[in-house]
Amino acid sequence: MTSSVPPTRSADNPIRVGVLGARGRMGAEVCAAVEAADDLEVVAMVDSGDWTFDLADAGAEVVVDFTHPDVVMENLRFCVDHDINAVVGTSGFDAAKLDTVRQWLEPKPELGVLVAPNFALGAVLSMRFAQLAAKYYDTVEIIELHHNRKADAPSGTGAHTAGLIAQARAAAGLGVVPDATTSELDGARGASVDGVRVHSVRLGGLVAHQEVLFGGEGETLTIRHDSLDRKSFMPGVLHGVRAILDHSGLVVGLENLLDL
Ligand SMILES: NC(=O)C1=CN([C@@H]2O[C@H](COP(=O)(O)OP(=O)(O)OC[C@H]3O[C@@H](n4cnc5c(N)ncnc54)[C@H](OP(=O)(O)O)[C@@H]3O)[C@@H](O)[C@H]2O)C=CC1
Ligand SMILES: O=C(O)C1=N[C@H](C(=O)O)C[C@H](O)C1
Repeated sequence: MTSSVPPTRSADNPIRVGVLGARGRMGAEVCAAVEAADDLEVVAMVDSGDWTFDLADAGAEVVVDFTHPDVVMENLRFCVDHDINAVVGTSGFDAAKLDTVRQWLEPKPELGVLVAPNFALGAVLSMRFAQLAAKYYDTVEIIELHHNRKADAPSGTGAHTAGLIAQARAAAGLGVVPDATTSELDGARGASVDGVRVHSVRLGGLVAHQEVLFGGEGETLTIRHDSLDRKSFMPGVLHGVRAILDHSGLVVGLENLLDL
């Protein structure tokens, strides 16, 4: 990804980054990517059981959080209380949690928090494409496929995509997605997220994948994205770290920091 944020900092004065979940699959990758960037430096690596006050003591300007849906709100509260900007990849955000973060940020106009369901450029683009296609098709379903160590289902990306499609359908005056099923085994039709069915596959060997399937008269459209390596998320994470310093308040979705 080419950054639309011109580097404002240099190796002499790098952006000081703290990483939460630093020993996890994503956190370890983030530490390596930040260390490899000339204009960024890791000043704190924090994982479960470590003391979070390291972040404030280390003078972190931006915290990157890839932890767990159950702890991310507590981490964000800490960051806001200590005037640290945040770039959050951890999943599990619903409208209520996002509203809470907005409220925390109200008295802190100088602070920015980015919550991004997916940092991979292709995933961001595929969500945009799905948003564009939504009004043209009566029926739509999402299949998200991930590694079997993932804590949550559906994925944050799947839920976010469903929300974007639902908004586009509503704006176009489309009603509920037609479905004639009258008899089903529990779970057979997936979870309904904002009226869109999301099916979650968990399989060893996978990283992160998603298909959005649209169906109309005599045709289907499938929009598929595959993250084959966690490196796919890194350009987006670094872009978010650089860009959030120039933003205030809550930004939901990397697309809002890109020129899409
Ligand atoms: N937005 C995006 O583009 C992406 C988002 N994700 C999301 O990121 C999150 C993490 O994923 P992944 O790296 O695979 O998960 P991992 O389980 O590999 O890593 C999470 C790490 O966070 C640690 N941790 C737990 N609680 C805390 C805490 N309170 N403070 C600091 N560290 C803590 C865990 O420690 P322990 O194991 O000891 O509990 C673990 O080391 C998930 O929600 C996932 O869905 C993942 C990929 C891309
Ligand atoms: O847990 C993961 O791996 C991922 N989580 C995010 C999600 O829940 O959408 C992003 C990506 O799909 C990988």
